[in-house]
Amino acid sequence: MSKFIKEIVVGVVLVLLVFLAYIGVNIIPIIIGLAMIGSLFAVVQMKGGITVGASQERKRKKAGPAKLTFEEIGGQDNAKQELREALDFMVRHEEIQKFGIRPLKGILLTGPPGTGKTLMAKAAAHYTKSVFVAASGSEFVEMYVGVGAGRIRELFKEARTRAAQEKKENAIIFIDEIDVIGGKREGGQQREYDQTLNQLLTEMDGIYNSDAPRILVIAATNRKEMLDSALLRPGRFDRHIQVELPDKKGRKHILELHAKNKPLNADVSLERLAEETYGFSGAQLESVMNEGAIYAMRENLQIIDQRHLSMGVDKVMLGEKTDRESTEEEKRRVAVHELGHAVLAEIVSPGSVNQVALSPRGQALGYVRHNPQQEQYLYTKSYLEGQIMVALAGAAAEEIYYGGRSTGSRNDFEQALKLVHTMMTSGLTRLGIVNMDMVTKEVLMNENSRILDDLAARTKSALIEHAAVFDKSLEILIHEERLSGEQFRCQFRDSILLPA
Ligand SMILES: Nc1ncnc2c1ncn2[C@@H]1O[C@H](COP(=O)(O)OP(=O)(O)OP(=O)(O)O)[C@@H](O)[C@H]1O
Ligand SMILES: [Zn+2]
Repeated sequence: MSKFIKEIVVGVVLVLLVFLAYIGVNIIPIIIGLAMIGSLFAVVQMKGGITVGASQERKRKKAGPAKLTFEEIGGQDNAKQELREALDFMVRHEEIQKFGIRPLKGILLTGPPGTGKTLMAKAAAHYTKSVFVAASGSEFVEMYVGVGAGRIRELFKEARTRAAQEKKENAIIFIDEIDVIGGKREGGQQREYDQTLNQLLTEMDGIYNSDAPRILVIAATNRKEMLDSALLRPGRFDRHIQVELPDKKGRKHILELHAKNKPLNADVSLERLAEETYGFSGAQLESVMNEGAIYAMRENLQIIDQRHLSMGVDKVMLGEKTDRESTEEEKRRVAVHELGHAVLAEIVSPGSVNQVALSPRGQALGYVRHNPQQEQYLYTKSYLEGQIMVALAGAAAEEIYYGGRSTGSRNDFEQALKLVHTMMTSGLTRLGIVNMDMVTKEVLMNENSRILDDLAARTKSALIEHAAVFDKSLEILIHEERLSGEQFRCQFRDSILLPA
């Protein structure tokens, strides 16, 4: 219940009681009754409190002891470097004071989930010899008014007492998912969290009013644009560090770290595994190693092979294999959809398809695996257009063969829209170099649909042009449930030799 409604209810009840007493009604039994109802509410609230407590407990466990060094974090070289530099402000506090530099109070780590933001905060605590206190914004959800603010006060208190107990000069408070309490204040539900956010700002403003310990707040979010500007002002979270998805070198490093305690076959190549896991986060890479080990154990082996790790990649990418057999009709449709992607991929970048498979796993009933590509940091317009066409090709093939689409293309469309967005923000569309804030939604929407309509049409004609390859591959795929890149390219070569 919101605070406002509570206050109204209490007010109305009080007025009613006074009125009843005034007209001579005995209000004592009513008061006793109300007190009983009140205590019942309190019990229910306590229960809420207990669950919140339990989730805090869980988070704490996840946070674990703060004995983690920067060396135990894979990749992230830039982020680690920037963080260390920022932390030097805490370590070299005497010099900082001499120069009259404002001490650092808050660091904001931003980046996708599972990229190691929590690990960074823990390593920061180790680096600065700080006590480490952690909380997550999600703990503050569903909290009753005032409880969130109290929890913030508690966090700072805990940091101070623990620093005193452990005789440490520094303390780091880590708040994950800060966007939950620090979201933009635009009325509505957000108001509920106001007190929590205000309390955090007050505590941060007062950090240097008391002597010891020096407190640094590290917050993490994957939605920086959602944060209230009050949080980002100088003297608050004014140092921002971007934690990115790891590149190939970073992925290899992370895989190596998580392979340390695992019996890997000597011929396992983590280099190759790093190539296969483009776009994976650190957390996903950890899962790949773990799942690979589970597959090896299931086969009663003593050692983990490359094959197990590849299965781990599939599992993390697509979810667990299900036993549910798909119907013939479903299978055909999925085959058509996936072949659409594969044919287009082979057209826009020959040699890129590694395998097409039908596999009743999780949500995706089939998939196309691509050969590792040279990782690119700069994209050309035609490359992006090609990728959009590959994404659209699943639905396009369904349209050609069935006259309509299924629900299986949602991710594909999201992917296509993301790529169009990249084109727009990079000035690769007809709009030229645009300030996205200055252009009206309508103009953007129009350009968006123009690009997508155009590329969808090109995708369809490319598929129709390669109908012979498509049909032959489709029969093999449905029969074998699998089509290797080599088999697939054979169809392409044949179609050139024997034009239909
Ligand atoms: N760079 C990395 N090096 C080694 N392990 C990593 C790395 N990134 C993530 N991991 C693994 O993933 C797990 C989750 O990472 P962590 O909790 O730090 O991510 P996060 O960015 O805080 O995620 P979230 O935003 O979901 O809280 C870690 O415990 C670790 O096993
Ligand atoms: Zn698809």
